[in-house]
Amino acid sequence: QIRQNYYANICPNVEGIVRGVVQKKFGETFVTAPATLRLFFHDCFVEGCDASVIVASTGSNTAEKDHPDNLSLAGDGFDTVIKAKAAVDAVPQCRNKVSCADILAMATRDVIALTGGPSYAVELGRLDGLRSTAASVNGKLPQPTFNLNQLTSMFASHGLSRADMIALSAAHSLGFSHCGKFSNRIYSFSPQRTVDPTLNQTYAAQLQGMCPRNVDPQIAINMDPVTPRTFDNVYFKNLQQGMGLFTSDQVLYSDPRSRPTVDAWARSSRGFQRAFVTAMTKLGRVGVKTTGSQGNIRTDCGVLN
Ligand code: HEM
Ligand SMILES: [Ca+2]
Repeated sequence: QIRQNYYANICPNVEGIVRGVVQKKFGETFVTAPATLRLFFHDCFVEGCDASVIVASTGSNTAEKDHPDNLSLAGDGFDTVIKAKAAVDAVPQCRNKVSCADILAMATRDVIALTGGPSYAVELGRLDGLRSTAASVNGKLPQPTFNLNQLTSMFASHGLSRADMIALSAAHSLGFSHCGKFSNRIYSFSPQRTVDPTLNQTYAAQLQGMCPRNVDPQIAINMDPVTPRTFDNVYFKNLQQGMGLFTSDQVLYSDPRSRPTVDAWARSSRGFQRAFVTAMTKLGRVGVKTTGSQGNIRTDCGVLN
């Protein structure tokens, strides 16, 4: 079981050290924020929050990060963890005492605060996982085409409620998506209609402008067209306007079972923030390893000990 202030006697200033690194990196590049937040999510949903996603492939093992669903994880998230680990390990008392999984959890908390989201006390005491395979990612991450039942059941498999899932989806208030992730909604929705009818038609035309057919697959656009650099409840206001980028975003408003929650959080930023902190805390507990046989503290976050 993980808890707040876990490192109080082991490495008392660990949270300050991590925050310093994250702040500096965020000052250099904004992508630090969405990249780190998404990395944490993809870590926790595969083998639990154990930094398995950070491990690099070797000659004999294709790691999680090289699974197709992880190839679009931005490098700045990995870099944030590697740099924070180096800063922590530069303090003799802390050297090899703080797990990569905990560093990622702290850095995630910090990027949320830096972009205007709520700050919260983060639970710590995770160990780093002992394996990382691309095969273990199969079927574990949500797809942008998912409907409400698919989303709800995947999050439920990790003990997260539908409300938690809706709150966490607001992470799409920050960051970028490649055009291919939603092109079906603007060009080939169904044999009868090219454009998804739940999509705001003005927004659909803008998306077609930014993502023409046969666009360079490298092109990425803001997921929140209104406040792309602020972690806020505008995500839910956008859904009310038909401006959710993925099917999995817009369905939260289209489906009558989740719409009341979207409406409530579009109205109340405080209500959303409270729910988000609850959900992030639950996400951070998913599949955690805390006893020696389950994991260890990696000396290099990208390499299994
Ligand atoms: C609910 C189901 C979810 C689906 C289907 C989904 C899917 C996606 C997809 C397809 C992208 C675009 C990737 C790209 O083209 O580069 C993306 C980006 C992102 N996702 Fe999610 N996601 C979900 C939930 C979450 C959650 C729970 C979080 C975090 C708590 C999250 C955080 C992010 C962030 C921050 C980005 C932007 C990354 C960047 O700019 O580098 N997502 N997501
Ligand atoms: Ca993991």
